[in-house]
Amino acid sequence: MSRAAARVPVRPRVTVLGAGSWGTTFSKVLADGGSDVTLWARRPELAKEIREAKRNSDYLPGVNLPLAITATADITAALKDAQFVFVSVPSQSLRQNLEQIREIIPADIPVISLMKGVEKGTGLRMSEVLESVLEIDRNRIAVASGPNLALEIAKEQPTAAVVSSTNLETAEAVAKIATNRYFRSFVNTDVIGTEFGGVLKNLIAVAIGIVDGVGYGENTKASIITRGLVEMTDFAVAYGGHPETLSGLAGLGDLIATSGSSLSRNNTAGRLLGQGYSFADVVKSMQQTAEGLASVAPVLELAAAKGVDMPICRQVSEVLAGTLDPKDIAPHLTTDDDSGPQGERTLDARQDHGGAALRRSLKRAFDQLRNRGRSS
Ligand SMILES: NC(=O)C1=CN([C@@H]2O[C@H](COP(=O)(O)OP(=O)(O)OC[C@H]3O[C@@H](n4cnc5c(N)ncnc54)[C@H](OP(=O)(O)O)[C@@H]3O)[C@@H](O)[C@H]2O)C=CC1
Ligand SMILES: O=C(CO)COP(=O)(O)O
Repeated sequence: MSRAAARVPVRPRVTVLGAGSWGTTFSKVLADGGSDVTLWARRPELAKEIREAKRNSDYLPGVNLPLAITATADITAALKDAQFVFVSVPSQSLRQNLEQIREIIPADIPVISLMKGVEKGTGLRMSEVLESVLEIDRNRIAVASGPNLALEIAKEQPTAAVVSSTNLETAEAVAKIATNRYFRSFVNTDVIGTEFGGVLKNLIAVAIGIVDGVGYGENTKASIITRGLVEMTDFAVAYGGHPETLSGLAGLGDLIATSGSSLSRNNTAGRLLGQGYSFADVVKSMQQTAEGLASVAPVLELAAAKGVDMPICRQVSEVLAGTLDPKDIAPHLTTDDDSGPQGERTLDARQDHGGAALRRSLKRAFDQLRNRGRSS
């Protein structure tokens, strides 16, 4: 993206697509940071409530929205004059939503994914779907991710996130408008690690929900969270992400928030499964989007393609399929006999350490220090 496009206007005009819990909360973050926000809701009655009552009682009961947010169900009007566009619809509906805006989205402005899923069938990350459907330069695209449970943020409880773009200038411009007194956006250029962190923590949070529902305690959960982080890191690194990103807000930070909170829809879905409800019943009872349920299959396909062992995600998918009794879930106990799709015997499956990726990054850091010592 050009330097001119990365400059942040004094009072930016921002459009947010998707008026669910996160799209609405993020609109508040942006408005409280000094932007004028137009929120697109697909239902006219919800747009009317947000516009006129400054409320979204379906998704954020009791929360007053800032005056700087308006809303419309007319997507063309929503996008008119936008200087930034944030997208927050369920991942599996992104492609179909983008088809209707590809001709009308203003040229040369940053487009930011707030979503945490991968597309079924293609295995694409959300930024990849944005790039391919909108046919825009990836330097215009950013993603935002972190420990961001919507309702806590809507109540202005302080937290942080990462805005990531292959172009640091884009990330910085977006982070600047996505920062206010209770929300701080950091930046990085590791889009792959940042996006996969958000996707994978959902699957680990489903696993934690399952063991919660079964009634297992803190040891089981701590083991799964710790081994889950290894699984997340090895997967992301196999696809080109940086291990450091997975130890940051978009990885460990979000894993802790999502695994520990009853506000999490993924965690809630897992808990219902652990209590014995079927996948179909859980889907029926969920009022909101639990991305992990849809992402588990594409994630396992991507893992198999790179030979990454993901015992936790595998057992989650078995519980979803009804082929594993939730009370038998103990992915951290799997032996190396069932350690991977190809039955690989890796040290990682048997030893407790930070995983292959983390070990490699420590070795790299150590080698750099040693080389520096030699040259001085
Ligand atoms: N909630 C959170 O705490 C966080 C969520 N996220 C991510 O944000 C994304 C959006 O989730 P979230 O806002 O929580 O979800 P919600 O379930 O709260 O809201 C979903 C929104 O998407 C709309 N929607 C549903 N289906 C479609 C469709 N086919 N086309 C267009 N719009 C549709 C809904 O409209 P309607 O009301 O008309 O059904 C609603 O506005 C997810 O990827 C999630 O992982 C990221 C960080 C935090
Ligand atoms: O992504 C989130 C917190 O960072 C929200 O998690 P859930 O989708 O599980 O509610």
